[in-house]
Amino acid sequence: MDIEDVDLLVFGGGKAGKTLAMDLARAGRTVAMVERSMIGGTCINVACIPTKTLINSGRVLATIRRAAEFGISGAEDPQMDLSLLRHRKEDVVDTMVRGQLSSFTGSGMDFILGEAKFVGPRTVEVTVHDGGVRTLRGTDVVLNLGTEPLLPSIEGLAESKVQTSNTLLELESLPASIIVLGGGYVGCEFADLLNTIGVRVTLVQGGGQLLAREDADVASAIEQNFTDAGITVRLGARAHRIARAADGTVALTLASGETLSAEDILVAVGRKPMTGGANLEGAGVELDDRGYIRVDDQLRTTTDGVWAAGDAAGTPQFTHASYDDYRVLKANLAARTGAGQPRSTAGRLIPYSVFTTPELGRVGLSERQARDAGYAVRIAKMPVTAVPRARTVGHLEGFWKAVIDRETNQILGAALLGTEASETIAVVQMAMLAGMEYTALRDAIITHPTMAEGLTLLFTPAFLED
Ligand SMILES: Cc1cc2nc3c(=O)[nH]c(=O)nc-3n(C[C@H](O)[C@H](O)[C@H](O)COP(=O)(O)OP(=O)(O)OC[C@H]3O[C@@H](n4cnc5c(N)ncnc54)[C@H](O)[C@@H]3O)c2cc1C
Ligand SMILES: NC(=O)c1ccc[n+]([C@@H]2O[C@H](COP(=O)([O-])OP(=O)(O)OC[C@H]3O[C@@H](n4cnc5c(N)ncnc54)[C@H](O)[C@@H]3O)[C@@H](O)[C@H]2O)c1
Repeated sequence: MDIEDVDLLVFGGGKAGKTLAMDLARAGRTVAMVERSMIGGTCINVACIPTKTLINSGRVLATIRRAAEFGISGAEDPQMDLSLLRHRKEDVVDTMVRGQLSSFTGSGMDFILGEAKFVGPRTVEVTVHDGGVRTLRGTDVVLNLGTEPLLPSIEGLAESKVQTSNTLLELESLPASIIVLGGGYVGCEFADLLNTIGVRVTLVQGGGQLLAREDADVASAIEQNFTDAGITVRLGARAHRIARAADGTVALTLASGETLSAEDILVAVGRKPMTGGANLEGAGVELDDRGYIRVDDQLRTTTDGVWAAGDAAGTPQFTHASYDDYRVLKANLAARTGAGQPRSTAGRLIPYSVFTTPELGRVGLSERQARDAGYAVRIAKMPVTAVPRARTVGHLEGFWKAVIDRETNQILGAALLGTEASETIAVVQMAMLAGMEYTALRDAIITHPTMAEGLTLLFTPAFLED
């Protein structure tokens, strides 16, 4: 077999891998990247970008429904047109995919669409979609394989043609009603979107609260918002059996014996790494007990010269976290040749946002996590109604909460539930990165009337406990 040698072989074209591949190719190194199907990876094709595009349309619809409240007449009966909606989503995705493809080829890398698997040390065999088989060996190999929807072993699920976050993006018509199984990020965002565009939603969550990682007050405020918006939320409800009747109706039987029914069901109970078929074991790349690629804090796998990044390497499942893996990999590849210092993934501050109505912006520790870690904390908590901007835009739902270390006055974390929280949380994050005391945000002069301006209020005695 003819082996093609390259400096860097990227196996799976996710966020970290594709960014590294373009960088090194532009710097004149020989780089090949093998991608099975999604040019640009999960985020662009089936995750962040299409879902946030759809969510934005939902928000536009919700705003138009409130037109009269905003002083606008003539918009009395807005309707969501699913085919136009899908068209817009496809347009956004296709434009980004085309942009990615031209960046890949423009960088000088060898971008190969095909299915890869290890056949030897740092060596993969690629079944190229256009025909033929190529064998490539990298001086370094980066695995960036991503995750896919997890379909748990619930009785009847496999035969019931359930929806996942992937298939839901392709719906040709909207069901009148849907059961959303799983109250995590995917479940909450889709439940909110589907409800907004006119589907009757029952959100079934196995745990005792939505968004298990969040403080109970945050989770129950989101639950209340959902309930107020017309979503039926069922907590502590574990799925036992799924059956689809001849007329297409889905019946979900809970562990309690109760049966819920709807026209369709979305299963959103987590994701699993796309490591199947890659023959990682054959290359000595170990998996952990959850099936994720075992890496150290420099993203080295258990095999010399093979690195891993992103979701499948156990990195928190966010695109920006995978992007930071790229920085870690780049630093560590360079450090081996004496250029710069190695970098670690330990202690990273990774914010995230849940794009519900309203949004949840999160950074750092929750109150529960801070107390469990032994911090003496002060809590600042303020309703969004206190922020002038919330009044001008007519989005008054939610509250902001920050956790402060009593000893250092530094911010340990924040949960901003309210309009534009995904933007405002970055301000808190910057203060945390700079190691600023909370008083610096309180005393800053921030543009009026913005949501960020609310940070000058949050830390005043009116909202900060003694
Ligand atoms: C519905 C949804 C919404 C989300 N929204 C957000 C959000 O708003 N913000 C956010 O930060 N994160 C969001 N995420 C999470 C985010 O999408 C992921 O964390 C991110 O895409 C992970 O990227 P990655 O680098 O791990 O690799 P991926 O982008 O998953 O890329 C891995 C690639 O490897 C390829 N591959 C796998 N096996 C092989 C093989 N054998 N041969 C060749 N190629 C292979 C796959 O085709 C894939 O393209 C969302 C996720 C979902 C499901
Ligand atoms: N806005 C964002 O950044 C965003 C959006 C979507 C997804 N994501 C990423 O995707 C990942 C996956 O999200 P997800 O929502 O699929 O998983 P998740 O792990 O966040 O949530 C799954 C939920 O399903 C529940 N569950 C599990 N089994 C169940 C059962 N049998 N019956 C009822 N409920 C059950 C769990 O209690 C859990 O709350 C997240 O970790 C996140 O990092 C991020």
